[in-house]
Amino acid sequence: MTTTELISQIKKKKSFLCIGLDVDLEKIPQHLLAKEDPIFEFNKAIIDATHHLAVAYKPNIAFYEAYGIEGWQALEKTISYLNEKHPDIFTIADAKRGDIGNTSTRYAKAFFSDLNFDSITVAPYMGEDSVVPFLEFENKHTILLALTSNRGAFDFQTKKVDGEEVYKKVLQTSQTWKNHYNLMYVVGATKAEYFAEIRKIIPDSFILVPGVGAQGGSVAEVCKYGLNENVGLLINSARGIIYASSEENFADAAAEKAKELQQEMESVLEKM
Ligand SMILES: O=C(O)c1cc(=O)[nH]c(=O)n1[C@@H]1O[C@H](COP(=O)(O)O)[C@@H](O)[C@H]1O
Repeated sequence: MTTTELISQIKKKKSFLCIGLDVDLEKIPQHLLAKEDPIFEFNKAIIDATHHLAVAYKPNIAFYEAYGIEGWQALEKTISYLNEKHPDIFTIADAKRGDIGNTSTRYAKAFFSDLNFDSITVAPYMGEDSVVPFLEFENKHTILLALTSNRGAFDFQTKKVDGEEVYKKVLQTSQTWKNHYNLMYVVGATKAEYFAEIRKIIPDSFILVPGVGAQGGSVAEVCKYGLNENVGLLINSARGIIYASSEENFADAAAEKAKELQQEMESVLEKM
């Protein structure tokens, strides 16, 4: 998907909501466990109930790998369902990959060519040659971890090297790489006070913002300095939406939570 298509979907739906499909069999409604593929049934119900409110879905791959071959099959079915039924929706493989170039090319093939995700999260730690293989895919997006939502972000990302924070170096240096226009970045919603600085370095890039809902981040705080003229944000919530209820009405309850966030986003967009 092109960035222009993503932006036009945001404008049409008046939403920049990304829903995290982080499926935990201990948290989903127990009646689904009797189905042949409970993970996919759960995802399908959530997607059917929320696709008009969200512009992106982000399955975190760990939640599928944890269930072995059955988890991987459920992931394949979920991405195929999204691509067939909702080709206008942006898909993110939250895999946080990145390895020597020869290996990164394999990761890129797996998530972009085979599974046909629009984007993947990638860790910048191994540097340029570990990221460039992902950037070679036209109309696919590499979402580089910049400043993450967790406490551990302060262990390395905010530390200074040659007088500058590491997360700033990640933003600046990655903008010099080949096909850098295929880059987006991750900045946690819990780090809202950093957005003004971040936007000085990457005014035009899209930023994926996890950490709203269960981790306590706020849409209003993120939007204050995070928005750009093309909106430029995808705000993600997983547990806060998908586990709104563990009863039979779980999909409607998820849609209600998604609607609350979408409406908050709509009122932000109206003021732009
Ligand atoms: O790359 C991510 O999506 C990510 C980066 C980050 O800094 N923090 C973060 O929470 N995430 C992911 O975003 C999701 C957040 O889920 P909830 O806290 O349940 O909304 C999980 O899949 C996390 O792995």
